[in-house]
Amino acid sequence: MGFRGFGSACFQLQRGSLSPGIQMMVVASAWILKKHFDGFPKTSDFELKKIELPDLKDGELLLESVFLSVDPYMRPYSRRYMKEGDIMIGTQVARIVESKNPAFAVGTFVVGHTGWRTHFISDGKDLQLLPSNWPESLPKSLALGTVGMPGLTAYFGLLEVCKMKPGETVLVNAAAGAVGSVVGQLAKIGGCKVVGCAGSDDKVAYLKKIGFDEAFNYRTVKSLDEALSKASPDGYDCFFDNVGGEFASVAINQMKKYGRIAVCGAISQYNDSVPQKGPYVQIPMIFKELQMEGFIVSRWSNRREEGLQALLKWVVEGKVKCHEQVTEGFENMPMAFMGMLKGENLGKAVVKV
Ligand SMILES: NC(=O)C1=CN([C@@H]2O[C@H](COP(=O)(O)OP(=O)(O)OC[C@H]3O[C@@H](n4cnc5c(N)ncnc54)[C@H](OP(=O)(O)O)[C@@H]3O)[C@@H](O)[C@H]2O)C=CC1
Ligand SMILES: CCCCCCC/C=C/C=O
Repeated sequence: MGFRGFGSACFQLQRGSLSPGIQMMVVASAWILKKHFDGFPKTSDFELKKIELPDLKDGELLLESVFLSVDPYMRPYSRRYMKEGDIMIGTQVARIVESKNPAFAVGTFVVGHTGWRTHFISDGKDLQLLPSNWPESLPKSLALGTVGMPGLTAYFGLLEVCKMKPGETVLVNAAAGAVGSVVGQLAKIGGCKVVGCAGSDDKVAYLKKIGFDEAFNYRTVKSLDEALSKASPDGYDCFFDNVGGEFASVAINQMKKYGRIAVCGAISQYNDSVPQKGPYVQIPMIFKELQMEGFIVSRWSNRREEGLQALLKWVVEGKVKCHEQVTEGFENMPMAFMGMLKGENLGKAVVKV
C-alpha cells in the first residue's frame, strides 16, 4: 500500500532511488471522518481515501507511518476540533524515506502528528525525534505508549496533579490500559500502595503480574463500593481517574480526607449522546476537603524530555513493563479504534502499517 507508479507498473520503491527521468507519484492512504460519531463509532463513519503527494521541495521530507496510535481522546476531540471530511486526528511513528532537508537523514524514525495516514510530507518542524539514547532493541512503537504521550500523562498526572507521596494509597481505573498501567507502576516505584480496576479477569491477572497490590474486575464485582472498600479499608489518598461517570461518583466517597483526584479522562462518557446526570461531587468534596483537578498532558510540554528520559530509564531497567495490543494493517484502523473503546486492548493499542 502506498506507492503507485505512473503507467502500468506498481513500485514499492523510494522515490529518490529511481533512475533519473522516471518520476514516481506517491499515493498516501488516509482515513477520513466521513460522518461525526453519534454514540459509539460505526464503520460507516470512516472512509479510506487516496491522496496523491506532490514532489518534495527543498527543505521537505517524505515519511511513511510505521505504527499509528489509536487513543480515546480521538472520540471527544473529533466532535470538538474536526469537521466531516477531515483526516482522523492522531500520531504515528514514521520513518523518513526521502529527504531534501539536510537536518534529517533518510531512515530516521520520528513521532509525527499528522493523523491516520500512511505517508506525509513535512518540513521537519512538527516532528519529534525519538530520544537519542533509544535502545536499538526497544520497539519504536513504545514512543506512542509508555515512552510517549500516555506515559507522560501518567508521569505528570501522578507527580503534579495527584502529588503522590510514599506510603499513600493510589486508585486507578482503566488500569490495564496505556495510561493506567503506567500509573500503577510509577506509583509503586514512588512507594505507594496501588489498587487497579479493569474490565476483564485477564486484565486483572496482568495487573497483579506487573505489581499492583490489589486489582479487581469492575464489571463482575457485586458492588463497586464494597470492592473499593475491601481493597483499601482506610480509603484512598490519590485517585487517578481515567473513566469518570458512575465509577468516579462511587470512588469519590472512598477518598481519604485531603485526598487528590486527577481527572485524566472520562471514557465512560465519550460515547454518550445525552449527558449523564449526577450524583454530584460537591458534598464529598466539601466534607473530605478534596482537591480535584482536570489536566491535559500538553501542559507539561516544556518538560517532555524529562518525562521521556525518566520513563525510558525505567523501561530499560525493567521497572516499568509494557504491553501492546498490535493490530496489523492500516486498513484495520477503525476496527482497532473501536476495539480499544470497547476495552479489547491490554496495554497500548497501536496499529502496525
Ligand atoms: N488528560 C490527558 O492529557 C489524557 C487523558 N487520557 C485519558 O486517559 C484515559 C485512558 O486512556 P488510554 O490509556 O490511552 O486508553 P486505554 O489504553 O486505557 O484504553 C481505553 C480503556 O478504557 C476502558 N473503558 C472503555 N469504556 C469504558 C467504560 N465505559 N467504563 C470504564 N472503562 C472503560 C477499557 O478498559 P477496561 O476493559 O478496563 O474497561 C479500555 O481498554 C482515557 O479516558 C483518555 O481519554 C489519555 C491521554 C492523555
Ligand atoms: C495530536 C495529539 C494530541 C494529544 C493530546 C492528548 C490529550 C488527551 C486528552 C484526553 O484523552
